[in-house]
Amino acid sequence: MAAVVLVGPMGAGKSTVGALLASRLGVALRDTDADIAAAAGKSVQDIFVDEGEEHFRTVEASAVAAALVEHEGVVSLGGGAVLAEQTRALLEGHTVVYLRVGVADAVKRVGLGSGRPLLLGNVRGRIKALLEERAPIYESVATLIVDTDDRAAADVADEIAAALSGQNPATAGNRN
Ligand SMILES: Nc1ncnc2c1ncn2[C@@H]1O[C@H](COP(=O)(O)OP(=O)(O)O)[C@@H](O)[C@H]1O
Ligand SMILES: O=C(O)C1=C[C@@H](OP(=O)(O)O)[C@@H](O)[C@H](O)C1
Ligand SMILES: [Mg+2]
Repeated sequence: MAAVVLVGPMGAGKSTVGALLASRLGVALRDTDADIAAAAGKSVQDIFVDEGEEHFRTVEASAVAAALVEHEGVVSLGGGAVLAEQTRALLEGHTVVYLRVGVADAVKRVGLGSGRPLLLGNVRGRIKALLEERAPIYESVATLIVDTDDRAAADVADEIAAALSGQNPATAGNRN
């Protein structure tokens, strides 16, 4: 079972902070977007273009279910994974960290939005709408909320590692 799961919108830093946190905890990172791309033999963006979002969401729900059960380390989800009711149910009982980000920082971090098909055409407008729509969902699955605005990814990873070590010293890592 996953030790910790990172959720939040595009540009929150789930993939980046996930890698840093995994190394602090001495475990591996599993990023479900990477799993999906590896299994399909093409990028997430190409899956959206070739098969459509609905197909991506179906594949994503399976990839998340597998990762949550199989992986003992850090699992970083894609920003829309929590839209699936099955995934929200599976997250119950996990340590779920919501990486919160405001519009300005998210926009800066995703740049032109390349590789993120839902942002194409109007990065700022799409991010603003997605943050508003999804914030209550992220809050509902989170056991810990960490603000990432104006903070380096390493600082965010440190905060999570510290919170986890307070919560469960047996599994919280190997920093010294
Ligand atoms: N706290 C942070 N401060 C500045 N840049 C960040 C931070 N976290 C991530 N980034 C950068 O933002 C971009 C998106 O990060 P990523 O980890 O892919 O986010 P997500 O997986 O949540 O969409 C990357 O270029 C990454 O280096
Ligand atoms: O928010 C979303 O719906 C998506 C987020 C992306 O992952 P990141 O949040 O890691 O960028 C990726 O799964 C896909 O482009 C859809
Ligand atoms: Mg990511």
